[in-house]
Amino acid sequence: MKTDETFAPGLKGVIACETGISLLDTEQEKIIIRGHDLIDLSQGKTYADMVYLLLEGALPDDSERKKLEDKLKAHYDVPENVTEILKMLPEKTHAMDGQRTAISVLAGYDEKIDDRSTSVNKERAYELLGQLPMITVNSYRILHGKAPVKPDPELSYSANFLYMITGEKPTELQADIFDRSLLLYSEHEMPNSTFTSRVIASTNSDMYGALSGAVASLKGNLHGGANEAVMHMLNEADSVSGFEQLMKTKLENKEKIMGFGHRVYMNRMDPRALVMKESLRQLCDLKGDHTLLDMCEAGEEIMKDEKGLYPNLDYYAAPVYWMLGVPIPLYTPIFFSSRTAGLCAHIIEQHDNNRLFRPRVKYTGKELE
Ligand SMILES: CC(=O)SCCNC(=O)CCNC(=O)[C@H](O)C(C)(C)COP(=O)(O)OP(=O)(O)OC[C@H]1O[C@@H](n2cnc3c(N)ncnc32)[C@H](O)[C@@H]1OP(=O)(O)O
Ligand SMILES: O=C([O-])CC(=O)C(=O)O
Repeated sequence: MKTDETFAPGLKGVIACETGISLLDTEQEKIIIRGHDLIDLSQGKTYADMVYLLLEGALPDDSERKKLEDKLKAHYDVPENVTEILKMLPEKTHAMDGQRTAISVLAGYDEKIDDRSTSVNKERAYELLGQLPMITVNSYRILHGKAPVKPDPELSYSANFLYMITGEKPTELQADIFDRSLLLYSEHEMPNSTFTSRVIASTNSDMYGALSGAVASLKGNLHGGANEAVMHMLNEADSVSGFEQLMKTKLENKEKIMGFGHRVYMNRMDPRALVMKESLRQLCDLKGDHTLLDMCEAGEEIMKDEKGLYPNLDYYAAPVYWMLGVPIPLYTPIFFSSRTAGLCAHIIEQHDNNRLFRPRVKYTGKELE
């Protein structure tokens, strides 16, 4: 029997599932999230609005948004044992692996672990989203020999997240830009991590397992790990001419340049990157130093001319996080924290309408002897 008629390397172009959550509509050039344009949402809505939209299916009114913020804050604390386990990890552990470990540990505290109903899954998602700032920031802090920090419930969810990261109360502009980055990162149709989480959920495995798999997927530099790699490149180059030279050398060596290219938007810039580029411009204006923006723009020109490739979100999120004072090892864990909203929506959808993922192969091994 031939099983290779539908083979597509990397599953390029393959429709993996039906979903009511999101679509990269390449004809209309829009990222549609439950009927809304993500870029429009980024101009007036908040990450909390996105969480509500993803998990409840519609945008919240003022009182629903307030209730959601209160619910997330009510879940800020994590069990003491999670912190103790993080303290036992080897010091070279990446914060992503700390985050993955902490999410795994939380499974053991869930008294309804075998319940996959929509209502319990949703409550679980809110609880995890509430816990993620503590998990994310404290994974990094503990692994870097720093004392764990506590959240400030007086601040909004995302302002508190940034406050826990930097130790300073953010200005309104800083908090808005960080919130926008979370909103932009929150959901993006069927990237590798979302596919991973749905594949795991499709065995009837639980949300913690599906999310742990997704953290591992997102860590790779072809996916979420690219935002950290971009910042390392910018720091290594340190100037516009240095960056141009670094990129040219990498291209001559046939290396991939992190932050460029995308499976879906190959011939144009990721629209989310444009929004982050404007945020970078605002932060540079405020500082009166446009070096990072100039470097990024020079890199954009080189990649367009030499490879016909354009920036993805990670390319501009990285310098924005740098300007906000975020330590580099937290860039990908922040992406994951934000994406947990979209991932949970996908895991719930998978559990609610499940069919086990079990594809076939194109066999290239020996024939039967
Ligand atoms: C928010 C996110 O997670 S966005 C993704 C973040 N990841 C990155 O920025 C990593 C860098 N980018 C890449 O590696 C790729 O563009 C991916 C992984 C995003 C998409 O991969 P694919 O769809 O499989 O495309 P693929 O890697 O086959 O690239 C197609 C061609 O463009 C080239 N190319 C793609 N991206 C890059 C890049 N960043 N630098 C240099 N060349 C590139 C490839 O070498 C390949 O060329 P070839 O046909 O001559 O061999
Ligand atoms: O869509 C993808 O393949 C990767 C991506 O941009 C994301 O997860 O935000």
